[in-house]
Order: sequence, then structure tokens, then C-alpha cells
Amino acid sequence: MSAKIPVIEMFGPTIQGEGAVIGVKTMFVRTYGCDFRCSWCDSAFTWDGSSKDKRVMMDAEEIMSGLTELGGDRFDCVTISGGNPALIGEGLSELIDLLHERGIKAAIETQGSRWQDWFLKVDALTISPKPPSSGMSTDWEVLDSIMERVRTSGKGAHSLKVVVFDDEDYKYAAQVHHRYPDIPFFLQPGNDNVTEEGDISARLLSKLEWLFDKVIADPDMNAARVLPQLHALIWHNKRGK
Ligand SMILES: C[S@@+](CC[C@H](N)C(=O)[O-])C[C@H]1O[C@@H](n2cnc3c(N)ncnc32)[C@H](O)[C@@H]1O
Ligand SMILES: Nc1nc2[nH]cc(C(=O)O)c2c(=O)[nH]1
Ligand code: SF4
Ligand SMILES: [Mg+2]
Repeated sequence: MSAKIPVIEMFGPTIQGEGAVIGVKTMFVRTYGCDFRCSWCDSAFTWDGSSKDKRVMMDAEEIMSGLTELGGDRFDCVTISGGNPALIGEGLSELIDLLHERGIKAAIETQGSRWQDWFLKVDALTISPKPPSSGMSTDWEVLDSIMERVRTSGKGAHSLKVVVFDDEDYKYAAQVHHRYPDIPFFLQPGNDNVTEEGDISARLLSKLEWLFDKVIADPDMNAARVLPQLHALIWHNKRGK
């Protein structure tokens, strides 16, 4: 029980700002490294080399101690994001088991490019395939297989979340929703300036209104849910929130 995980930051307790578990109080563990390079990534420091010296290799017990030091007894959920946590096998499997032993739920943010067996024991698995504006392409065979395995064997809840910047992304989102009609589906407006300082809420809200209007007018989106990045409305582009 000591596989190491590359960790770039831990923070919290904070409020989950996105998707199916929005509003839940949670700690965050952010892993280092991503197999994607999204043009608008709000966490590019996990892969662009700018923070590589801050990456720490930690095992599950060390992460648990770090989280307890930060959050005391003020949390019962830990969200593991990145980067792509699905690049990591044994270490995260052990961390999820340890969280469960302590009665803590595990939530995951990943893009659906890689499978890990530990997906099946995650309490809230968010799969976020990337639309055209990211510059990335979707391997539909891999995504199909992930969605099928979590749908048939997953112990926890799972959902899809697509970030939308423009009309082309919206079409892509509709394609994802249509392909997996039984999976809870979330749309999230993109933040098109992740380095702007100060209050960005007005910009984000106008993007949200644009997306609301599209969904309201579209019979193919009757079952979709549209949510902002709640934390970005409150804490803007601040890191560790
Ligand atoms: C930073 S990613 C890390 C987890 C994983 N790599 C992924 O992309 O799902 C976490 C979430 O933030 C979203 N995200 C990243 N940059 C964003 C932006 N500029 N605006 C809105 N959402 C963004 C991603 O689409 C993903 O749903
Ligand atoms: N508060 C808060 N909620 C989040 N939901 C997903 C996040 C992520 O970066 O994966 C995130 C984040 O960074 N902060
Ligand atoms: S997949 Fe996630 S972490 Fe990786 S570049 Fe895209 S948004 Fe960033
Ligand atoms: Mg974030």
C-alpha cells in the first residue's frame, strides 16, 4: 500500500462548483500530468511545465494526512481532478479505498480518454469529453467502452459534462448527449479568459445566458442541465478554490 501519486495541489474544504455534485462541500486533490492539451484549459499548470517543481510524489496515506491537516473533520467528500487522474492506476485505487474506509466519498473529474478499473468504485464520476474548440479530438471507441463499463458495473453515480464555447461545441455536445441518452448530461459555459484578474462574473454570466437560450430553444436538450462554474462566479480565476 504505497504506490505514489504525482500531486500538484491539495485544497479545501471548498464547494464543488461544477456538474452533478455542484454545491457539495469537498476537498480537492489535483494530480499532475495530462494526455490532453486543451487550448482553454483552466488548469494548464498541471501539464505545461510551469509548476513542475511544485509536483510532489505522495502515497494514499500521505494524501489522507495532508487532507486532514487542511480540512480537519470539516469534509466527507474528496474530489480528485487534474490534469487527468485516469493516467494513474494503483495509487488512486488505494486512495479511494482509504477514503471509503474513513467514510469519505470520492469524486473524480476526467475527460474520458483513458480507462481505470477504479472508476467502478468512485462515488461520483464526471466524464468530460472535449469539444472542437479545445483542439482535441474524441476517441469514440474509448469513450463508448468507458460509458458502457460504468453504466453496467459502476457502483456510484456517473455523468457527462461538456464545456461549450461556441456553436460548433454546442453541436458536439448534442452529439455526445444523443450517443449516451441515459447518462445524466451537463452543459457548462466555457471561461474564455482564464488569466484575467478581478471580477469575471459578468462575463461568465453572459456566456451562461447565451447557453441557456440555446438549450431553451432546442428540443434535443430537454433532458440536459445547464450549470455555471459556480466557484468561478464567486472566486473568479483564483487558484486553489
Ligand atoms: C481542469 S479539468 C481536469 C479534469 C480532466 N482533465 C477534464 O478535463 O475533465 C476539470 C474540468 O474543468 C473544465 N474546464 C477546463 N478549462 C475550462 C474553461 N476554460 N472553462 C470552463 N471549463 C473548463 C474541464 O472541461 C473539466 O470538466
Ligand atoms: N470549486 C471547484 N470546483 C471544481 N469542480 C471541478 C474543478 C476542477 O478543476 O476539476 C473544480 C475546481 O477547481 N474548483
Ligand atoms: S483534459 Fe482537462 S486538464 Fe487536460 S488539458 Fe483538457 S481541460 Fe486541461
Ligand atoms: Mg477547476
